[in-house]
Amino acid sequence: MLIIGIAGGTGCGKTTVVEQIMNELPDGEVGIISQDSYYKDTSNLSYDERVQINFDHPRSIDFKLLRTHLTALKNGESIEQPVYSFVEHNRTKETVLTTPKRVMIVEGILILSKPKIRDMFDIKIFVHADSDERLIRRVRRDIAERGRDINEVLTRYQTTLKPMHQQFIEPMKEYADLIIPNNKYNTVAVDIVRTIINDRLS
Ligand SMILES: Nc1ncnc2c1ncn2[C@@H]1O[C@H](COP(=O)(O)OP(=O)(O)O)[C@@H](O)[C@H]1O
Ligand SMILES: Nc1ccn([C@@H]2O[C@H](COP(=O)(O)O)[C@@H](O)[C@H]2O)c(=O)n1
Repeated sequence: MLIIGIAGGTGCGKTTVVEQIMNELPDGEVGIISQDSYYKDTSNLSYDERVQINFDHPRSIDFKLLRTHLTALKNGESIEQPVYSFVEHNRTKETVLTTPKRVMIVEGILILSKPKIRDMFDIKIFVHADSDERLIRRVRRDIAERGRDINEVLTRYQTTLKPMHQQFIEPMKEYADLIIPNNKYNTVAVDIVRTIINDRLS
């Protein structure tokens, strides 16, 4: 199994890059794990308490479960990937059966921040977009898709997102094998990653 880790700050375009890589790849050969699925279960908290969580700090992620799941997939076992609701700020009761594939892509803001997870990746990619570009995209996406208003997005950006990005995400570039500049859509970089995957699949 080839495991590719794709990190980068919120709004840099990780999900979009993964979707672009998957286009034109044979169906069923590549699996995706999203770090967002592994936000800790916080059902013990009220909605108002969950809103206060710092979702950009590594402690908000259940890395132990993520590691257990990646190990199981590597061993050829299927896993039940949790499903996260950004609207509820919590895991849902559903899970998605995820079967091991010859290539697995793991994407998320903090996936390079834990050495034990990082060391599981054969290829480490960091997607870069400037912070103003990421903020603009985040505002648009969170209002359109995640039930946020402008004030909520900007307050979170100032209080937690920006400082956590500087502390835990940006320094992870050092560990990347490949940095994809993504201020504009980068079809060349996407083609290169797809070629690496196709090479493994052939
Ligand atoms: N290169 C790009 N140029 C302009 N908009 C982009 C680009 N990549 C992604 N987007 C848009 O920005 C938003 C955030 O992208 P997304 O892939 O969800 O980022 P991430 O997964 O890194 O948070 C989405 O609405 C997406 O359509
Ligand atoms: N309930 C939540 C949980 C997380 N976030 C934000 O999501 C960002 C990570 O996801 P990306 O798809 O943008 O990489 C992260 O910056 C969290 O602040 C949230 O808004 N609400």
